[in-house]
Amino acid sequence: MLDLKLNLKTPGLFVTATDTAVGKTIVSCAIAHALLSQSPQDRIAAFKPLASECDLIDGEYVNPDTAALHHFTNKRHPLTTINPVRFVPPLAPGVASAEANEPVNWNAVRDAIQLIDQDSDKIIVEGAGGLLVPLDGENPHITVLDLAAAMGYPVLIVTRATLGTLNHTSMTIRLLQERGLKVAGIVMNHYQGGFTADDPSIALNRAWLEKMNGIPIITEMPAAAPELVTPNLGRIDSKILDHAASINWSTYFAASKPLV
Ligand SMILES: Nc1ncnc2c1ncn2[C@@H]1O[C@H](COP(=O)(O)OP(=O)(O)OP(=O)(O)O)[C@@H](O)[C@H]1O
Ligand SMILES: C[C@H](N)[C@H](N)CCCCCC(=O)O
Ligand SMILES: [Mg+2]
Repeated sequence: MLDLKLNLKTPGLFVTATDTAVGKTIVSCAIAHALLSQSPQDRIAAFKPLASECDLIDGEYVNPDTAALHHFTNKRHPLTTINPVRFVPPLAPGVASAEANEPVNWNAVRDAIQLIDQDSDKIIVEGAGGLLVPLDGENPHITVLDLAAAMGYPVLIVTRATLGTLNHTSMTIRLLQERGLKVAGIVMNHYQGGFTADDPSIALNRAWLEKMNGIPIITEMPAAAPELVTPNLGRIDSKILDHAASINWSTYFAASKPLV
């Protein structure tokens, strides 16, 4: 159980995925970009409560997801507000926290989101990996699912389009529903990690996911060439950004209803 004692007023959307490297950051950045192009006066914010994996840039440890979210929200908040807790190695945050013998500073998480809540119109929250990723080295039972429940926003699931997604996506939906969280919908990401295999399931998975779970597939995100996608440097191929801009994302945001 994770009680952050939050009482947030700004509508938000929590972005999770069926696994790490499925496309949460790309999709979160594309949503921010779309919202800003649809309503330029809106104050769009991003929040990456816990991050692991940092690059050493000019003597500072920078998490690439945080840098990406910073770029695509017009640098409205400093990196340390967007991401209050970070670890250097590419591990689950809880594992990194244990390895570094460094407990997670949940007060810093609460303070940062409360600050963002004060001066934003919409907040996009990116989790870490999938829902059962451990977050705190001192308590291996605290997961991303607990964080999503403590924040209380609807949850958007980024899934792979390939073989294996029926099981992973349905398990993710089941966990959210059992916890009483609202599932906003699914984004199927057609990126296949740089290689393409003959996969007859790709053409069938969307219909099956809908039949199995009754949750809408909001969209299917096209794959772009890897060299055209470096979100931490503020670049995402227009193929992805234009596609995302055709969707009315604001309907998927809702007020926070923490479950703790
Ligand atoms: N549609 C796409 N077209 C091209 N490249 C993509 C696409 N989607 C994702 N990628 C690339 O795949 C990799 C993983 O995507 P991303 O970083 O968004 O995943 P993630 O779910 O946020 O991972 P993490 O759990 O580490 O936060 C990145 O290198 C990203 O640029
Ligand atoms: C390091 C990486 N970029 C992610 N943010 C953390 C992913 C943790 C996944 C752990 C797991 O599911 O085994
Ligand atoms: Mg990410």
